[in-house]
Parts: sequence; C-alpha cells; structure tokens
Amino acid sequence: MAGMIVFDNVSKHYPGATTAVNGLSLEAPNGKLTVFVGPSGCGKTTSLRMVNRLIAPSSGSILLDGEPTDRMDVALLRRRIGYVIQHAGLFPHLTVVQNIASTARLNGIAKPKALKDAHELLERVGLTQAFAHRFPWQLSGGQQQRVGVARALASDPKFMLMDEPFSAVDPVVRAQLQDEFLRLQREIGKTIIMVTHDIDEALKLGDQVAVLRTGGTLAQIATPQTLLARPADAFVAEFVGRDRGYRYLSFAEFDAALPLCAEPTVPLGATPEAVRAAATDRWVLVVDAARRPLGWVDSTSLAGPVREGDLNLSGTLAPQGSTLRHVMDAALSAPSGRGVVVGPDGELVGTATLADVVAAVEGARRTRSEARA
Ligand SMILES: Nc1ncnc2c1ncn2[C@@H]1O[C@H](COP(=O)(O)OP(=O)(O)OP(=O)(O)O)[C@@H](O)[C@H]1O
Repeated sequence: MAGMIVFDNVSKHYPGATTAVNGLSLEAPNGKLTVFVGPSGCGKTTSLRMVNRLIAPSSGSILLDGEPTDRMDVALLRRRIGYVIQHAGLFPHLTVVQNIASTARLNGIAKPKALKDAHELLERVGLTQAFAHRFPWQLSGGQQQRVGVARALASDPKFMLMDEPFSAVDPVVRAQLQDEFLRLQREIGKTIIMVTHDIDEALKLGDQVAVLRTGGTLAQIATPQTLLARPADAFVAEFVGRDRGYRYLSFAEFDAALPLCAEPTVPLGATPEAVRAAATDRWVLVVDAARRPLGWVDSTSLAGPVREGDLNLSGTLAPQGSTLRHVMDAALSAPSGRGVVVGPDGELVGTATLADVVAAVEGARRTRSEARA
C-alpha cells in the first residue's frame, strides 16, 4: 500500500498506569491529510511520535507502505518522514537556508544542491530570498513556522508528521499559514498526519479527521462533512461543537444540490437603454468578452454607457465546486442579492439567491435525516 500509514491496534502504556493510547487502528491514506484532534491529554502527540519511533508502542504495529516500522532502521525511517513541530524547532546557530538544507544533507544530498534547493523551497513556503541568510531569532513566529515546513519538505519525504504546526502564532497569521499550507499540499500531495487541539483547524485542513477521546481511544474517523453531519456519539457531537449546523455549510458542495439561474448580462459600454432592456430588476451584471463578471450596474441611475466607474464591486464570487457557504456569501454581498457562480476560467455559470441556498440546505438536511431514520 504505497504512501499509506496504518495504525494496527496500537497502544501505549506509560509506567504508573497511564494509558496514553488504547487500541488505535486507522489508516492515513496516500496523499491525504489526516488530522488527530481531541481534548488535552488524549494521546495525540504520543500517537504521532510512535510513527517516527520517537516513542515506542507498547503493543500493536504501525506500517509505512505496508511495512512494519519496528523492523526498520530508525535513522532511515526518520529520513523518510518530514517532521514539523510547534515553534518550528529550528537550529539557532544555522541560517534559514542552512536550516532548510539540513534535512537534505542528512539524506546524503551534496551541499551545493541542498543549498540551491533550499533557496527554491524558501519561496514555495511564501518567503523571499531576503530571509535566506537570517538566523531564526531574526524571524517572526509565522516566518519560523514556514521555515520549519520548508525544512521538513527539503528531503522530499513521502510522509509528513506535523505536531500543532500553526498553534504558536496569532489567529490572523495562523489562518494565513493554514491557507498557504492547503495550497502547497494540493501541489505536493504528501501523506500527512497532523495533530491539533483546535477543531476548526482540523475541519478546515483535514481530508479526514480522527477524533480521540481521553484514554487514547478513537471516537470517530471521518471526513469533516460527515463528522459535522453525523457525529458518532454525544462526545463527538459536543467536541465538534455548537456551530456544527452552520459549519456544515463550509463543507457542503453545492453543485448537485443547488439549481442555478441564468443571469442576463451586458458588456462595458452598453447604453442605458440596453441595460434597462436586460434588467430583471434594478441590478444588471456586467461581464467582459470572456463572460467573466466585472461587477453590477444600477439600471435606474445610469446616465450614459456603462463605464468601470459605474460598477458595484461588492459581490464576492463563488467558484463552481466550492461550498454552499461561498454561494451564501456571494448572495449576501451582491447588491442584487444574487450570488454569482463562476467556472474554472472565471466565466459566469449562473446565480443563486439566499433563498435558493436555504432551499438546498434544507433539502440536504432532509436527505440526511431520512438516511438516518
Ligand atoms: N513520558 C510520559 N510518561 C508518563 N505519562 C506520559 C508521558 N508522556 C505523556 N504521558 C501521558 O499520556 C497522555 C497522553 O499524552 P499526549 O502528550 O499524547 O497527549 P496530547 O493529546 O498530545 O495532549 P495535548 O493536547 O495536551 O498536547 C497524557 O495523559 C500524558 O500525561
């Protein structure tokens, strides 16, 4: 099983009768991000560190690519797995590029190539070359975390373990790092296990989320959408939180559920008469030659042909294949109340109102509760 991490009935008992992890069985699939989440002390970090054998399991086994890790040479095992920890854990006496290159050097890559690759990685994680020769103490927390991610990627490992990688920075920087990391992961497709105590982070980043409970047992492993829609028990429901009905919108893809309306459009330069002829109400959507939305124009207040200065730009666009939350946001922010959905090249696909979104949510909710009954 290429690229997969498997926990097979893994337990860890510490002396003094603490059971940190109890009979954990799960699969972290190839190229996907699996998040471990749960209350403090539920065994998340212990589980993660058993993968690269910083901690030895008391029983059970962990398989990498189908091969039990306890039979592997531990140094070689660790070189196959990128590891990112809270506060980045950078070497204080090495510069940024030297830090990044250090994992590649461990893997036997010659210094000139390791340093060259390090400069490239710096930009991939959103830093400029200006940082290359700084020391870790000359960086902000968010910048240090980026360097930590770059260092883990430097040996191009198939697997990555990330322990609270974004928790040491303020909420704004954290959201930025999360977004950047999601983009990066879409390109690199590593098999990742990430630990967090933050359910929002888990739901945002995880392809699947494993919820652990105190005592180190698995409460549920599922996609964010399923966790929100069908928590396995009261513990998961409580942990996933009070806003889960609302949060569900962030994960509900709308393509099938939401019928879109055809939206009349006009080009820039359209005369007031042409705009009024196209209008179904006060607002008309203006598009460019490739039918990409430019903004809304008020048909009641046009004095001459539509100019860029006439456009109301407040409406957000919902990409096709995104979520009901995006469409809801587009509808709420458009002066017409019609949320604009665009295709892969930014071209207009159609519009939907808040009422359409609510009807789709209601339809999906009914389907879910019928499936449960
Ligand atoms: N070296 C150790 N010796 C004894 N008990 C330990 C040791 N390391 C961890 N534990 C205990 O094992 C349990 C799980 O710890 P672990 O660090 O895996 O939890 P966690 O879910 O990562 O917690 P947090 O979110 O607070 O970091 C805890 O009860 C902890 O006190």
